Amino acid sequence: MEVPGRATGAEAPWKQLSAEELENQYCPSRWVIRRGAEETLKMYTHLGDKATKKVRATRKSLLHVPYGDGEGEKLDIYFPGEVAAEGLPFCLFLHGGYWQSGSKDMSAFMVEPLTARGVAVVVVAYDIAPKGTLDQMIDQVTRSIAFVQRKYPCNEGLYLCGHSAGAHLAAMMLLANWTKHGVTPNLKGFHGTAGFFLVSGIYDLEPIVHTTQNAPLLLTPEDARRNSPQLLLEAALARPSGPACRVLVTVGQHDSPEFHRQSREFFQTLCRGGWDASFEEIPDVDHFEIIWSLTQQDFVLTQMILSTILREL
Ligand SMILES: N[C@@H](CC(=O)c1ccccc1NC=O)C(=O)O
Repeated sequence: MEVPGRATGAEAPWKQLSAEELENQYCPSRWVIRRGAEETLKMYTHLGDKATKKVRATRKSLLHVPYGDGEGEKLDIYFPGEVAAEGLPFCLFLHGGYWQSGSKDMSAFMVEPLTARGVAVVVVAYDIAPKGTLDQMIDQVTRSIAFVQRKYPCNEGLYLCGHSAGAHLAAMMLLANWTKHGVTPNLKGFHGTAGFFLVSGIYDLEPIVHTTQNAPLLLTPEDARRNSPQLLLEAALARPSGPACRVLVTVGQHDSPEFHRQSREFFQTLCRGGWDASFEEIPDVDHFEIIWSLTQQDFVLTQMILSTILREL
């Protein structure tokens, strides 16, 4: 199938935007529709806190489990039943916040509906900026996945879900070199049982370098290129790819046009690379509602995630 995309070498569309418009496009809270920007950000924190407190009180969990020696290298594991069983599908969640805000302690959004259907959920912490650099965050996420695979070798598949900056970190895992970690996570779908859920993500970091979001990140254009899954996947197209697993790329209807463009282009590049990718624009939600609605069993994205995981068992 011929997948349309931008011709290689054509100028990236964001380069035609004014500094002010670029800032606007990459500030998700400016695109919310049902409430003000500040109220939305407050509500996001509040709902994340509330969901996390609730599942910590009601679900069997292992909290603050170290996956490395660093102070920030911890993860929380939530189980469907009474015991810390291991023959389960595990969904790892990477929170957003432009690599400079958010934490695992306010990000257990999807835990209740997934554990209710027999899926274990792991919420991963990583060192946000300015403490961590992007390269360190990517290394931490890689090690957290290797850790879960090692701890639960009989898992029924590892699924990776990330939101916004977390979707970027998740997408980088499509390109991870697992051999140096001494373990192959069940992400590659040995049994056809694994996949990626990328929610309102950023896949080309170069535009970020030119916005105020870069102040704590201090990304150079070279850092941005080295850590952009969009560019890395385009470069990998020339090489034979390994076994491809499923990747669901989603964006909220009310995400900014640049977020839409990034998701669509990443999806197209995945298709060209032979990945089993699909693209869904989730109706009637903004950048924040798309993730806090995952607390609801009947939300369309919760249903897509559950049906992907459960259908393949
Ligand atoms: N300062 C940003 C916040 C933001 O981008 C954000 C906040 C929470 C979760 C994800 C976010 N975006 C990407 O990682 C804004 O005002 O939209």
